[in-house]
Amino acid sequence: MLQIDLRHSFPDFTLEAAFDVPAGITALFGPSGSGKTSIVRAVAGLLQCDDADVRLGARNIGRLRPHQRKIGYVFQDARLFPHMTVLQNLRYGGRMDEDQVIALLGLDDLLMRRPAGLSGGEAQRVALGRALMAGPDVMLLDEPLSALDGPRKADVMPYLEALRDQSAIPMIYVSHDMTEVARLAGRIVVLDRGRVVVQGAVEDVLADPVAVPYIGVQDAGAVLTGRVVGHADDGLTKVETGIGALWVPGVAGRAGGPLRIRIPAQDVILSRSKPDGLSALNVLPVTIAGLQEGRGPGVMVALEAGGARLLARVTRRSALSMGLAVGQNVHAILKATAIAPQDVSDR
Ligand SMILES: Nc1ncnc2c1ncn2[C@@H]1O[C@H](COP(=O)(O)OP(=O)(O)OP(=O)(O)O)[C@@H](O)[C@H]1O
Repeated sequence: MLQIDLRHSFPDFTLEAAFDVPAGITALFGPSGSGKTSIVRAVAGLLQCDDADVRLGARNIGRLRPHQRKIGYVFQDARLFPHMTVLQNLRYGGRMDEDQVIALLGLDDLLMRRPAGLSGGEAQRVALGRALMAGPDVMLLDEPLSALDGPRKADVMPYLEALRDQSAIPMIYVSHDMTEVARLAGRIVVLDRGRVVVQGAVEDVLADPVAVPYIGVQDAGAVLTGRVVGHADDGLTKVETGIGALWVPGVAGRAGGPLRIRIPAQDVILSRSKPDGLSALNVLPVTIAGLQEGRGPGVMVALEAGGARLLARVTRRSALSMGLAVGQNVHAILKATAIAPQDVSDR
């Protein structure tokens, strides 16, 4: 467990942030200039804070020099040495678990190549491998996918999921992209103007209407976890989640296996009565657990069933005309085709 407590004043900005990073991925999320990179640099020892308490177990590493901290740092760009092969780049990082790192990141076929011949996604996998070869106690991933286009991101994502699932070290993952956060992170720390405004398990924070103003209405949406029931011949997959059975598009996951699905709040429609003759396949009976008005015309509605939560974004006008209130039973409606493939993960 990494425990972070930082205070630092720049001329026009004050950072004051405390949060814990257990084993697994903790996302740092927040608008531009909220202090994400400053935190990562402080943990790495590249920013000397006015006050830094960075505990790794019983050790306070907050005053150590960067190279004494055993931290792996991966940036937006891979920063590989161009004159070295992939294998030489990896070995520059260290010699820890070479075969394991190569297998984990699928680097076998790339070892004799030079960085100039790699795709952006391959280069980032090598950068991750190089950081891991040093046997770090902590990994800092500062927007490692943000320079990649959609298909390249999708290529690298399974390797990050494998790293998360097979490694027991705490990892801080900076991202602006809620799809990445929902797929990869177990915990999320939301920053605003240098302070932590919300933190907790991803499932809890993303389903909490109070967090929406900080996350942004476009990015708001709950994460559901479930088990694959089976795949239908027409290309749909049935998933049993706490909130009910859902149909999702594509042949996602394996029967009996886990599935994690992000459901953007703006894709969920509400109905007071059970709709009839509707094309949408997913109609879930739920109870309204909370209502949160935004600054604009929208209302965020927290929905609950079977211990799981969903968020729906409706207009204030609809909320008023439907008489929506906490405790009311309604139906949440979700088109199967509204669930984007990148929002579904089988881990
Ligand atoms: N060396 C510095 N000197 C003065 N101000 C700084 C310095 N480094 C960062 N800041 C200020 O601290 C604030 C937070 O910057 P930081 O880069 O940590 O934010 P961020 O959340 O990572 O932003 P982005 O998402 O755009 O990368 C900004 O207002 C920035 O101007």
